Amino acid sequence: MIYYKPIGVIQSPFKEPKGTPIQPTAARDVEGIIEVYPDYREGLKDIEGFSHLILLYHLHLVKESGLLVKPFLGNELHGIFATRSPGRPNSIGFSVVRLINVEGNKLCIRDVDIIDGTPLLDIKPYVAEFDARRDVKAGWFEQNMHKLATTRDDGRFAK
Ligand SMILES: C[S@@+](CC[C@H](N)C(=O)[O-])C[C@H]1O[C@@H](n2cnc3c(N)ncnc32)[C@H](O)[C@@H]1O
Repeated sequence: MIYYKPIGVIQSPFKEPKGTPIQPTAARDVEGIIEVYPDYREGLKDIEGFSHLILLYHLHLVKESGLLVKPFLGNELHGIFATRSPGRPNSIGFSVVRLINVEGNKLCIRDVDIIDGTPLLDIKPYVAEFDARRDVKAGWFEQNMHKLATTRDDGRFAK
């Protein structure tokens, strides 16, 4: 087994999965706070120079849902690893958010699709030269992307 210790906690206006936007790009301007625990504060040095952060977090309110899932954006079953559904063998969430400001151990962020109280596992700076790609294929999402802005978590993966 592998154990991770949270480095902080994410505060957000969303108190439960149901009703939450399903990706940061559908949660434009939704503001949250990352509270980094004091033991990790030194690790924030120079973070204010980045406009976007990659957050890795524990989806603590999901139940595991098997290897085939019907995702929020589709009506058919897909392999869990071909989706971004929260109910996964390892409940790891990934969001690219905007960094607004840093005050001590608190980071103000926007575009939050994360539930209040979510344990934060890691922060990495988003660097376009490393992380952005051209000529991207988006698989089964391509036919369903038009639903992104209006689709919300309906609670199907929640405990
Ligand atoms: C489709 S998942 C994708 C999350 C992330 N952007 C990703 O790609 O891994 C988005 C949903 O996860 C749910 N969620 C966020 N934080 C959660 C948590 N701590 N426990 C359970 N569900 C959570 C929210 O309801 C949100 O609508």
